[in-house]
Amino acid sequence: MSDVSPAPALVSAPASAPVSAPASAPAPAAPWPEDRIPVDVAVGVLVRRTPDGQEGEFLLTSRPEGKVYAGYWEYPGGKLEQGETVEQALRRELQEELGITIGPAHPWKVEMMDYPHARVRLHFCKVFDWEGEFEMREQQAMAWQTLPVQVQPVLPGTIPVLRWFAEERGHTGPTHVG
Ligand SMILES: Nc1nc2c([nH]c(=O)n2[C@H]2C[C@H](O)[C@@H](COP(=O)(O)OP(=O)(O)OP(=O)(O)O)O2)c(=O)[nH]1
Repeated sequence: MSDVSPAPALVSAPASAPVSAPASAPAPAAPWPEDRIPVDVAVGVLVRRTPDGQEGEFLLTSRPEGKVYAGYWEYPGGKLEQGETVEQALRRELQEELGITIGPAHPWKVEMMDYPHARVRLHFCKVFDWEGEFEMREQQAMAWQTLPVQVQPVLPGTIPVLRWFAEERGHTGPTHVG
């Protein structure tokens, strides 16, 4: 029996790499098990401007019943569908979940999170402009917050965002209660 122990994970290869493996060769080992392949998620950080033009409150929503981490507070958004850009996915998700039409999405940070249920690559975008009345179309709750965040519990993937806000705003002390 041949030795089929996996080669070191090949994450990327130069575009010019020769393709010389015979058709019968086993498929190369995936860099991660199937359930660890990152899922891209578009996340909207809606920020209200203060009267003097500074960044003020930001919107958190609770995860609906029936989803993993139901009841945890997060930023609205969801998984990219086939062929979508982050901005397209964000526009669709916020329309579907909140009934609003967003203006430009400003890419802010990208963060990987490993959950027991999935590995996700979170594309956080700040959004300052939107149109429409907020409707909680998935029976979620919404809360405009500032630091320290008062709603709880917050999703693990939300905590780095609060730290980034703290750095930007010179906030010291806890970023959230609980
Ligand atoms: N929407 C959102 N998801 C987040 C945040 N932080 C974080 O770790 N996540 C994770 C939780 C989930 O594993 C994943 C998003 O998946 P989801 O189930 O909410 O996406 P979806 O709305 O497309 O769901 P579905 O259609 O598949 O039910 O990203 C966040 O701030 N917002």
